[in-house]
Amino acid sequence: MSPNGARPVRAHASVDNLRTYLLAAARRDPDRPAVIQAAADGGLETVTYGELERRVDRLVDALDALGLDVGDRVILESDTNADAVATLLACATLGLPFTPTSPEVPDERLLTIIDSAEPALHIQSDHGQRTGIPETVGTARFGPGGLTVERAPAPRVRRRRVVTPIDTAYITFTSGTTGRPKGVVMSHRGVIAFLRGAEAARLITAEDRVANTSPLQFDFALFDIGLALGHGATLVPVPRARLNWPRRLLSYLRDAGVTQVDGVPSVWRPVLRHESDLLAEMGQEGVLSRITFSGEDFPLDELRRLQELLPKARFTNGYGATETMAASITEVPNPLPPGTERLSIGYAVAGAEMMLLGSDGSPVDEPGTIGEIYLRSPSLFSGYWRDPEATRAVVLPDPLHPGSGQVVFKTGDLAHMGPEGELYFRGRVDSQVQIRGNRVELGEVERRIGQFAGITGAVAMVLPREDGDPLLHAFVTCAPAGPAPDTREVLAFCRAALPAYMVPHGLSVVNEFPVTVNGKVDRTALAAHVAS
Ligand SMILES: Nc1ncnc2c1ncn2[C@@H]1O[C@H](COS(=O)(=O)NC(=O)C[C@H](N)c2ccccc2)[C@@H](O)[C@H]1O
Repeated sequence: MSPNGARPVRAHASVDNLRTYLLAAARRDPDRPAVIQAAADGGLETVTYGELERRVDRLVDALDALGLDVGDRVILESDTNADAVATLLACATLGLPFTPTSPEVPDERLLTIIDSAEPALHIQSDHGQRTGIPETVGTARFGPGGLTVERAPAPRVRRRRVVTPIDTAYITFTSGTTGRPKGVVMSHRGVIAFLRGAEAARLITAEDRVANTSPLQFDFALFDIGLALGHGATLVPVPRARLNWPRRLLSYLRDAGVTQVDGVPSVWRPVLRHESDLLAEMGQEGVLSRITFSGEDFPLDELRRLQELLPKARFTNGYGATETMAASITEVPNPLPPGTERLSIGYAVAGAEMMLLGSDGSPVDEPGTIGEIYLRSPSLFSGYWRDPEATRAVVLPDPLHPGSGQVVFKTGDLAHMGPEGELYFRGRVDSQVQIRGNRVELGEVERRIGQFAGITGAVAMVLPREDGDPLLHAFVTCAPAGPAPDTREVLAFCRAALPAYMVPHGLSVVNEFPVTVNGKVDRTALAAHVAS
């Protein structure tokens, strides 16, 4: 026990720790709502900051009794809700890195993650369905009643007692472009540095109710939890099932008094397609005051339609990679000025800096010239879990002062600079395609196709071919009413405005774009669509 005999001090209040930062509001005003969520009876329930902290400390006692050491990993499998948040905060209190995952993640992917992370414990909610957790891993469940241990983790020596800011808060496994997922190791200091930087963007106040629509393993969800709780505001987790039922989604947002909705662009597609009137009605009520999106470009025609329905709302474009939690938070004008070709990703959040480097490694200062974004950031990840080689490939000596020991993050994203130095996203380095020796920007092809009457969305891709040039193919979604567009007319429409090498070879109409578990357009699934 610590000198004064109280609970062993794991993370001193003066140092950065996810629990200390996210429960600060419990000190100030424990009766404020921390989470408003769907209740078992179909209604809504509120968990105050005081109640949340009580649940956290009960979980801390139960986890502490298992004898785990600082640094021992915990897989936390759950939808986002108050008990999941309490569990991740309990892990943070004890210095147990949590790997968030969600019930939709397929078994074999979870086993790959377990194989890599070698966790001490897998925790799911009382009603979690996951089975088949390897014997080497302890298993437990959490719920309003606290923690139930099913299989105790293997005993171990506890060498650490104090959790430091550079200890790992979480390891989130990204679906790396190559098959093997990479574990992004984020320290308490890194996460909190980004959340503090985001505070300067003044996205929310303590009165806001922030709807989270991302699954727990996507750090957009962790950002929402951090943003809401860090400001003493209220987190409103949206049940996954409601995301596919636009009317139920909107009624949930309205009943919970949500003022800000955070989500990837695809979250809005079903609403725009089927419930635009109801959304317009809510737009007039003026409660929905901000839409924050991230993850990929928001197709401009969809964004414009959303803005027409929500004329009073502010729109925010959050850009960045899990390896630095994110990089920039940029206000999007509502309405978008006519003729806007691309959304700005602005400037890095307070405390960070984005710069462009040419392929020869020299800084790009010329507005309009494309370069790769390199990021200086205090929220840089600690590295890829047990993968120093992959880490070295993206954490590089500061190109301007290599001898300083400072490092920058190589994002793999391209951008050009506007007149005031603000950046505009221009795609991924590895998604640059060459057709007959010409660089093709897929976004440009998609934008042109999206302007064709009746087409509501377009995704352009290069389909590999054994022999000869890769083929540029476009997938489109169409307005529910009205005839499917004639392929020849669409391609002629492209030919009228694009160089020949940027005109798709073929066009496929799909009902909707397939998305990954994180809600981004799943281009692999689309390509398979054509192969089938
Ligand atoms: N606003 C964008 N426009 C356009 N391309 C984008 C954008 N946000 C990401 N991306 C792309 O997605 C990549 C990062 O993917 S990721 O590691 O899964 N992370 C995310 O998508 C979310 C990100 N960590 C985040 C979390 C919380 C707030 C803001 C951003 C970036 O390198 C970009 O290529």
